[in-house]
Amino acid sequence: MDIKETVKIALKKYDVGDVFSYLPVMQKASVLIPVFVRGGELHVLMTLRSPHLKSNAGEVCFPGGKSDPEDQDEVDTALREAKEEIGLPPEQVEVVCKLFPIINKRGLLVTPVVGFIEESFVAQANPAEVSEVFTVPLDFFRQKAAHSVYPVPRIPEPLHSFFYSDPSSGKQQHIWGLTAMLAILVAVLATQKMPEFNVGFDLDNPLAFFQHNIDLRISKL
Ligand SMILES: CCCC(=O)SCCNC(=O)CCNC(=O)[C@H](O)C(C)(C)COP(=O)(O)O
Ligand SMILES: Nc1ncnc2c1ncn2[C@@H]1O[C@H](COP(=O)(O)O)[C@@H](OP(=O)(O)O)[C@H]1O
Ligand SMILES: [Mg+2]
Repeated sequence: MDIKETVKIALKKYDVGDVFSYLPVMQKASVLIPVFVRGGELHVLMTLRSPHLKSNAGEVCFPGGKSDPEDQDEVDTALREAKEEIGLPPEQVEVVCKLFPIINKRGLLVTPVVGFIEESFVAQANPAEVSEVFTVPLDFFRQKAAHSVYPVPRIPEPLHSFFYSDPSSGKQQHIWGLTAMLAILVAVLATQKMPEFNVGFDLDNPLAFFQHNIDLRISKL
C-alpha cells in the first residue's frame, strides 16, 4: 500500500466524530492541516499570519478561522477558511479526519481537520491575512533537534516550540503553542511513532490527554 493510503487508515482511527458535542456552547474555529506526499515523505503546509491582524499577528498557524453561521460543520469552516486565506479549492482537499479540539487563549474551541492536498498545489496567499505560506516535512515535528519547551507567563503547561529553517526560502520560522501541538499530534498519529521528546499523550489513547485538557479548561472558564 502507498504511504497516502497507509496514513489515511492510521488517521481515520482517531476521528472524533461527535465525541465533543457535550461541550457547552462556545465560539468555534477550525483549522485545516493540509498534508501531502513529496519524495515519498509526508509534508504539511503552514502559514505565517499577517503582522496587521488583530490577533496572533505574525505567528505561524494553519489555514483557518472562526466559524460562520453558514458553515454546516467544522469541516466546512476549515475548507472555507483555507479557500479564503490561501486559495485552496475545497474540491482539491481529500478530508481524512477531524481530530481533538483545543481551547485557545481567547476561549475559542479550535477543531483541527486533516486533509490531503496535491503536491502540485500552489498557494495564493490572501495578503490581508497571510504573509507567507511554507511547507515542512511532517517528521520534523517528532525530532528533538529543533524542539524546546517554551515557558509562557500565566500558562501552566510549557508550550512546544520549534525553529524551522526553510531551505526553499532561507527563512527561519518559529512554530509554537497551539500550532506546534497540532503539528506534533498529526506527525505522531500519521507515522504511528512517538516523538523524541515528551508530549503527554500516547498512541493508544491520545483522546484522553486532549479531553482532560479541555475539561480542565472548561471548568475554569
Ligand atoms: C499562549 C497559548 C496560545 C498559543 O498557543 S499561541 C501560539 C502561536 N500561535 C498559534 O498557534 C496560532 C493559533 N491561532 C490560530 O490558529 C487562529 O488564530 C485560530 C484560533 C484558528 C482562529 O483563527 P483566526 O484566523 O484568528 O480567526
Ligand atoms: N482584510 C482584513 N484586514 C484586516 N483584518 C482582517 C481582514 N480580514 C479578516 N481579518 C481579521 O483576521 C482575523 C481572522 O479572520 P478569520 O477568522 O476569517 O480567519 C479576524 O480577526 P479576529 O481574529 O481578531 O476576530 C478578522 O477580523
Ligand atoms: Mg484565519
